[in-house]
Amino acid sequence: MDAVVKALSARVDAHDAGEKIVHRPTREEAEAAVRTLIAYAGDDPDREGLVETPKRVAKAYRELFGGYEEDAGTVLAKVFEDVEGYGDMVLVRDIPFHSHCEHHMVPFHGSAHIAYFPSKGVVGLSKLARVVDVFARRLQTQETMTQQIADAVEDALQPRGIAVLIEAEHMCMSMRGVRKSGSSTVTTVFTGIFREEPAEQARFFTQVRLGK
Ligand SMILES: Nc1nc2c(ncn2[C@@H]2O[C@H](COP(=O)(O)OP(=O)(O)OP(=O)(O)O)[C@@H](O)[C@H]2O)c(=O)[nH]1
Ligand SMILES: [Zn+2]
Repeated sequence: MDAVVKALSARVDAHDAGEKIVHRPTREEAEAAVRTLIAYAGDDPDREGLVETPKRVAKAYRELFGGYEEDAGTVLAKVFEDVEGYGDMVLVRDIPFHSHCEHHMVPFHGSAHIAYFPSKGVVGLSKLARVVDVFARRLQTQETMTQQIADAVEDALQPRGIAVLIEAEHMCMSMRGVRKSGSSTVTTVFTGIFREEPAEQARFFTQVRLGK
């Protein structure tokens, strides 16, 4: 089953479970909404420089929010078991991402660091970076995204421990509102060994910071 079909059938399952299904508007409806926002901002949607903007924005939305079409389980489905018994920490650090906060639909961006202690196998390193994007390319809070990444790794690998650390700057805090540029928010999820053994948690932090 490809990712799109799987994501859609997941939504049908959600519907069966009584959750609300959101109707997706057409491209034309989305473009009309962008025209309205341009006018709301105070500009003329018919001026030359803006005529094609609704079309561009609608297209950009399909990319910026492409995570709704993707399924983390599919991304992490291939597990490599033959790693000669390797069981120490695997850390992929400094995975850059861009997301949008669900409160203001304004970007937040930063880095994710994901570590786990393998039990039954490992996943391709790029897949961990892909999983970050599956969740980043949705309307998010940083806390939710951190937990979702940890849950996806747990489901795929049942490792002996998972650590996810995300550090990000929220544009809704720098460009508007409180207007504090440069502050960053750090969120963490620790499970298993990382939660139970302070020395392993400390080693995770040290390795995340190594070479900086
Ligand atoms: N916990 C959490 N809060 C976030 C995140 N992204 C944005 N926010 C916050 O969401 C809050 C929304 O607060 P509200 O009072 O409902 O909205 P607001 O009047 O626009 O708030 P201000 O940003 O303070 O102007 C703000 O404090 C944001 O900083 C996130 O990922 N996690
Ligand atoms: Zn915000």
